[in-house]
Amino acid sequence: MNTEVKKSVLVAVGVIENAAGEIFVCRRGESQHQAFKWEFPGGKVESGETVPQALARELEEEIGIRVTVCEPLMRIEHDYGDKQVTLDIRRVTAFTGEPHGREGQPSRWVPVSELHSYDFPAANSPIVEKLQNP
Ligand SMILES: Nc1nc2c([nH]c(=O)n2[C@@H]2O[C@H](COP(=O)(O)OP(=O)(O)OP(=O)(O)O)[C@@H](O)[C@H]2O)c(=O)[nH]1
Ligand SMILES: [Mg+2]
Repeated sequence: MNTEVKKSVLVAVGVIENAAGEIFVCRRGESQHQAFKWEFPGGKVESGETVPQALARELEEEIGIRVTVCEPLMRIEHDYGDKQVTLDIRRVTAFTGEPHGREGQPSRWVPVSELHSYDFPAANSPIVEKLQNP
């Protein structure tokens, strides 16, 4: 029997909205977990950081924006088998700067109604569901 307790990685994830009601998505790189899937930008919460702090740092690093207002949307636990994650998803409704893939990753604004046609990691299904059926 495997009695090992798997350790979950806490991830801060941003659902970034513009005035037109579109959401900003990026494509993950070939060397990353869940390679080539589309994602909402974000990343691992480091020790000593709160989720909003981690989100602000990741969004500045990855897409070059400064978060002004964010609010909790949902929390998702998911076990990929090779990795267990806890996604803490925040809606980012105010920010400065124009989001762009600072690390060379493909990125775009997508209308909420088209999100379901993007290939997201399995953990993201409830996010897309919630955004499309608020
Ligand atoms: N950023 C982000 N990560 C997600 C999403 N959905 C999802 O399952 N994840 C998972 O969350 C985990 C951590 O995210 P990450 O790889 O962006 O972390 P990071 O920016 O710190 O990356 P790094 O490890 O390259 O430094 C990955 O295993 C990734 O597969 C999502 O929508 N956005
Ligand atoms: Mg990341």
